[in-house]
Amino acid sequence: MTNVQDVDPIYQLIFQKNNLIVVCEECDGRGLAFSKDMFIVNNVETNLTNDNRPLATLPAGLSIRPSGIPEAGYGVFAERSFPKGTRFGPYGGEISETLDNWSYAWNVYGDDDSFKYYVDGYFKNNSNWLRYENCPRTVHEENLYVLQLNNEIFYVTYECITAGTELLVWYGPDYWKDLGLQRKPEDYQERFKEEDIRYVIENTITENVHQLYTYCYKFFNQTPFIKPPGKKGTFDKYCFNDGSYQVCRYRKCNENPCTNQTDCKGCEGYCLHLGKYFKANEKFKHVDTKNTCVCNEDGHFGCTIYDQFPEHICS
Ligand SMILES: C[S@@+](CC[C@H](N)C(=O)[O-])C[C@H]1O[C@@H](n2cnc3c(N)ncnc32)[C@H](O)[C@@H]1O
Repeated sequence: MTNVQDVDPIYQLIFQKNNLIVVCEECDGRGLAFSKDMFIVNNVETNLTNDNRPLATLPAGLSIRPSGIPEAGYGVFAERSFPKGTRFGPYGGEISETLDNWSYAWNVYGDDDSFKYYVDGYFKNNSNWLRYENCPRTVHEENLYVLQLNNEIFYVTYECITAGTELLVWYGPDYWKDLGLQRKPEDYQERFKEEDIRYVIENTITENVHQLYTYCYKFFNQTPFIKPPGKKGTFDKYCFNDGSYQVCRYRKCNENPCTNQTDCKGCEGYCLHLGKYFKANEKFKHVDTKNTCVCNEDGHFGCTIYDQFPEHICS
C-alpha cells in the first residue's frame, strides 16, 4: 500500500486537505494515483502516426469542431455532461528541450520546480486531441485547470461541464503577452468566490460519481475523416444514423453489417462502439477494458458500471 504522498506532491496538495488517502490499488494502470472520486477520461489508444491521430484519440462524449471563439480555429466541445473533477489526458506530443513554435507546447517541470522539457503537440502525427483545446478569453469562460502528474500534463474540469460547452484551458500569462489576454487574482475571486484557485481544485475532486458512457463520436466537417468518393485508402469515414454523426474507423468498417457502409440506417439491432459493431445481446468489453457491456435490441448498450443517462451529473 502506497500513500499518495509518496506518489506525487501535487496529489499531496490536493488530497491532504480532504484527508483522503489514495492507495496503490486505486492507481489507473499507468502508475498514476487517483481517488475513486475522480472521474478519469483516458485518451483512446491508437497506432496511427499520420494527421488523423489527434481525432483517433478523442474519447467518446467529446467533439472537435469550429471554436466558439472567432478566429481561433477548431476547438473541443463536450457532447454530454462531465462532472467537476473530470481528468482528461495526458497531453500528447514530442518531448523536446527546444521549440520552433510554442503554440501547442506545455512546459513540464522537474521535482525542484525547474523547467525540464516541453511536450509539443504542434505536429498532428505524434500529438493527440488535447492539442485542440483553446484558451478562454475571460476567466468566466475558463473551465479546465492544468495538472502535471509524473511528468505528464492533464486537464481537470473545475466545474460541471454541460453538453455543448467548449472546453477551455488557460494557457498561462506568457502565451498571450502580445495579445493582452491576462488574469489577475481578483478575476478568480470574482469567478469562484474563493481566494485561491487551488482551493477550487481541491474541492472539485470530492464528488463520488459513476463513470459514464456515450455510444458514438460526433465529428463535424473534419476533412481528414471524409474518404474521397470512390477512392481506396485508410481514411476513417462517417456513418449516419437517424441524422446524427457517427464515425467508424475505416479499418474496422469491414465489420460494418450495413450493405452500404456509409449508411447506418440498416444497422438497427446493432450497437456501434468505437467503430466496431456488435449484435443484439452480444457481450463485449468497453474501451476501458474493465467493463463488460451488452448490446440491447434498440442499438444502445449498457455496461457494468456505466450509466447511460448522464443528465443527473449537473443537477
Ligand atoms: C493549442 S492550439 C488550439 C487549437 C487550435 N484552435 C487549432 O485549431 O488547431 C492554440 C492556438 O489556437 C488559437 N487560439 C486558442 N485560443 C484562442 C483565443 N482565445 N483567441 C484566439 N485564438 C485562440 C491560437 O491560434 C493559438 O495559437
